[in-house]
Amino acid sequence: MKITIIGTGYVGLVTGACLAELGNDVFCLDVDQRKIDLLNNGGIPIHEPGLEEVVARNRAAGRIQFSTDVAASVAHGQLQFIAVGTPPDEDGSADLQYVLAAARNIGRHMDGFKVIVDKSTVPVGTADRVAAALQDELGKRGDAAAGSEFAVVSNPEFLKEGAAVEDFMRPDRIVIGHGDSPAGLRARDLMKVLYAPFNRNHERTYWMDVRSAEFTKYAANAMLATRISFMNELANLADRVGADIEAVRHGIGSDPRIGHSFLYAGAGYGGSCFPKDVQALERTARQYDQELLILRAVEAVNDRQKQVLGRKVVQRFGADLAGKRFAVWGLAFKPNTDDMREAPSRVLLRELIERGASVAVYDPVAMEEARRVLALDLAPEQLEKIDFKAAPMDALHDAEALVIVTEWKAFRSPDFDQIKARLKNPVIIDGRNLFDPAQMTALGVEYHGIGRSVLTGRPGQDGQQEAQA
Ligand SMILES: NC(=O)C1=CN([C@@H]2O[C@H](COP(=O)(O)OP(=O)(O)OC[C@H]3O[C@@H](n4cnc5c(N)ncnc54)[C@H](O)[C@@H]3O)[C@@H](O)[C@H]2O)C=CC1
Ligand SMILES: O=C(O)[C@H]1O[C@H](OP(=O)(O)OP(=O)(O)OC[C@H]2O[C@@H](n3ccc(=O)[nH]c3=O)[C@H](O)[C@@H]2O)[C@H](O)[C@@H](O)[C@@H]1O
Repeated sequence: MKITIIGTGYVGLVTGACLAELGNDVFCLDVDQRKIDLLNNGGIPIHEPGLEEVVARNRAAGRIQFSTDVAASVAHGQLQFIAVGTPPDEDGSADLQYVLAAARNIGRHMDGFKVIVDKSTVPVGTADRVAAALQDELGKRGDAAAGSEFAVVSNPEFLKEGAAVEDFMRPDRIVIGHGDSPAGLRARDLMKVLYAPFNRNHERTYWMDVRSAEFTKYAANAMLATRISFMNELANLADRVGADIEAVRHGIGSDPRIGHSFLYAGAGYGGSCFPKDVQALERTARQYDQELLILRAVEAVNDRQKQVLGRKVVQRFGADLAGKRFAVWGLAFKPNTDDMREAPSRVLLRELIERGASVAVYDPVAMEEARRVLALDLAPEQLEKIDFKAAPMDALHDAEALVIVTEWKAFRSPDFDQIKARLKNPVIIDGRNLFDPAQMTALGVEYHGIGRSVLTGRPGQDGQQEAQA
């Protein structure tokens, strides 16, 4: 099938590359000329395992092209995927300007039946706004194409960064919302053909109305964020009451009604989606005079949890960190990505530096992106306090403690003797519970995890209450 993808970011590029891999003829459009030039020169703008190979293979086979030519992009695909960003507006609602701009471009240039596929995460009701914007542009045209038919379907994306290609190629489910007008049913049939290679009998495709599909995406992210904040809140209590949150996680996860996934306590959730989508759903509810109390708490708990590592540093080393140096491993919001959006590391670094400390940092792939975003977060003299190191062990010299923010695989089995030898004190503050506290104690490491202080003989010493006192 001939497919156009509007917006060649994480979702657009992965969608385009994976659909090309299945034999489709894909046209990827973006407004960012640098991104398109990079892709046309064989580069990849994001770090995503496996993506480079898929893009290269399909470019060589002539199944994927990259361009900023809007008219050509509209002419190319009968299916027009909208995969542009939907960042939070000032009030937390999803900013739809890019989505609606894409819709207007289609209306300006289309000639014949088109299916507009909303893949961006958009609030309930957006498909109607996309249709209205497109219709408005069609209405301004004096040519024969002004009467062209179209349908808008909702096909939200559930991929995770760091596993995006795998998630796209082997989806748990495909959600498609469509209308029941003749154009809507025609669109449904085209989507059926498109997704057949992923599940021949459509056993994993959930067909529904458009609004339910739009809602499903927010409901999924809100549920996952809720699980994380719930576990983080319990982890802080576990520290106080002398229980081990990891044992609790296994204990509850074995109940199939709860399940093991997404129950890891940590340094708070980050990334481009959970924070903005939780906010946007709350905002939608407010527009309908409803308050989503649970989600408000999920957000508040997460904001507080992002400060947990800073609190643990302060508990151990005092509020005044002037002249002290700390090592930080992991900057990206999660492993296998260079994405720094809403990363907990940004909150930690700001706190350490504002308290007078200097920091040596290391991340396997996010260093360049970290330099870029930290230059926006911090004043130039604050940025100077951050030393970007080429290897994890290089960050440890003269540091009071090692703080781990992201659970990269490369951090899971480090040489603890080397860590101890390089650090000023053998202290590890672990925001992702990578290590066994008993083993750390046996190795002579003073270990602070999340919700596990009972195992290091320091129950009650890591909770938020004491830090606030
Ligand atoms: N990043 C992720 O893991 C996931 C993101 N989503 C959703 O997908 C959407 C896209 O997210 P990302 O891919 O992360 O965003 P992104 O910021 O990486 O990419 C968006 C791209 O759209 C381009 N763009 C903006 N306006 C345009 C226009 N009028 N025409 C053509 N291109 C235009 C931008 O230049 C940018 O390259 C968002 O709604 C997000 O919530 C959904 C699932 C996963
Ligand atoms: O809508 C989106 O953009 C995507 O958002 C998330 O994907 P992503 O943000 O890439 O990453 P996750 O693996 O979900 O992790 C998000 C954050 O939660 C944290 N997390 C995750 C799991 C857990 O148990 N505990 C925990 O703290 C991670 O460290 C990370 O900061 C969802 O998992 C995807 O299904 C969804 O498509």
